[in-house]
Amino acid sequence: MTMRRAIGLMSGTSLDGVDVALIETDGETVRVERSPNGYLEPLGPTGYRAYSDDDRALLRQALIDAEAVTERSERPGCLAAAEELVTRLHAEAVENFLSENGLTAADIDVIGFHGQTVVHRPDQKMSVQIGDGRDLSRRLGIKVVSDLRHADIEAGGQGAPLVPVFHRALAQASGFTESLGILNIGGVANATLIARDGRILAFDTGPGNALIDDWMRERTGHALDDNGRTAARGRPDEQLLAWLLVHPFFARRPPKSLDRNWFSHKLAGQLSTEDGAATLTAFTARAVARALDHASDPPVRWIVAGGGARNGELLRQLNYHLRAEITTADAIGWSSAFLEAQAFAYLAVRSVEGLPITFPSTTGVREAISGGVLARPED
Ligand SMILES: Nc1ncnc2c1ncn2[C@@H]1O[C@H](COP(=O)(O)OP(=O)(O)OP(=O)(O)O)[C@@H](O)[C@H]1O
Ligand SMILES: CC(=O)N[C@H]1[C@@H]2OC[C@@H](O2)[C@@H](O)[C@@H]1O[C@H](C)C(=O)O
Repeated sequence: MTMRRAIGLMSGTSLDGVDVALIETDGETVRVERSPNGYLEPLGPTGYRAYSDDDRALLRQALIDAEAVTERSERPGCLAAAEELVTRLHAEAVENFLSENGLTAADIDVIGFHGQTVVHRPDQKMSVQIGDGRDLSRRLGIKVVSDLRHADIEAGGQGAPLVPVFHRALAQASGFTESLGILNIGGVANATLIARDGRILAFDTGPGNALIDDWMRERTGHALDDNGRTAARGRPDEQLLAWLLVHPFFARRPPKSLDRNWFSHKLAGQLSTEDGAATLTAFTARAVARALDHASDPPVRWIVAGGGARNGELLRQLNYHLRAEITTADAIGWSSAFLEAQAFAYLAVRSVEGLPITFPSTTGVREAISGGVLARPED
């Protein structure tokens, strides 16, 4: 199969900005290069377009207004305006990325466009990512694959997580042979478990950084708990933690996925800022540890990616609870920050090639299926 140059675009549940990454892939293998520390990493530049406070405020409102959505094409309240913003900012992000890297539209075969999740209710067969793939394709003059969760949801899957097939490709390219866990800690956290026989099991483990961010914003006005410093000064409320962890989500057998809004930082209610941060950080770590309940071949090594990999206190707790070697993605030459954007580039090429992107063991879909909607500039 032909190697293609693909750009992936991700705007995650943390609402921080648009991640951009270029990779070369034929939809099976990913072109990699050897990093200075000896590991193999995907080849290709990355870029980022941060949201302004006003952008973020509109997106936050969109999450609230989206609660009224009963049919996936509906755009109540500010959703239409938010969708226009998402498309425009992604177009700007790609334009800047191309010019920063001396590339033109003609250099890119396809873009994988995740959009912004505003509704995720797999039980109601609904997952909505705002962002108009056709408009993005016209603006940029590049083919765009969007709506990558819909086919899976329609076929009875969870519609998430989508990145495991990319995790597996990277693990293979990097030559890992032992049982491996790949943990992405974004707003929500998701894990891909790769057994020694190559079988994968993937699911959302629970909250990632979202509750910690919301807590910090409310208590201190800061967007995040930098390196987990506030949490490190507090003491987790064990009683509250025990109560949080009896939520049926954690006992449910995977595959399973979580909506950002299923848990709230308000659960930490009356605690001090430090103890609340410590409790919510411990909640994320112990929810991840529950993943081991479902592992047939428990990972001997975990690779941690996503913004949570920059939270030292969270990593310390994961180290304690997972009882395995914990490495950040950056430490092995993968990109903690851009792994998801790279994954959407990979998924776009798989979609164009008609290759499956979701599997019974990653989303619970009955059989492996492809997905995504292709838009061409001339459409
Ligand atoms: N220095 C840091 N210290 C602590 N936490 C950090 C730091 N840097 C980033 N984070 C956390 O990482 C988050 C961003 O992570 P990331 O970009 O992986 O999320 P996302 O892609 O939006 O989410 P998702 O994977 O759920 O779609 C921030 O909101 C913050 O909570
Ligand atoms: C519905 C939705 O957008 N889910 C996100 C979210 O953020 C992390 C986790 O929850 C994961 O399931 C998913 O994103 C990644 C990219 C995925 O689908 O693999």
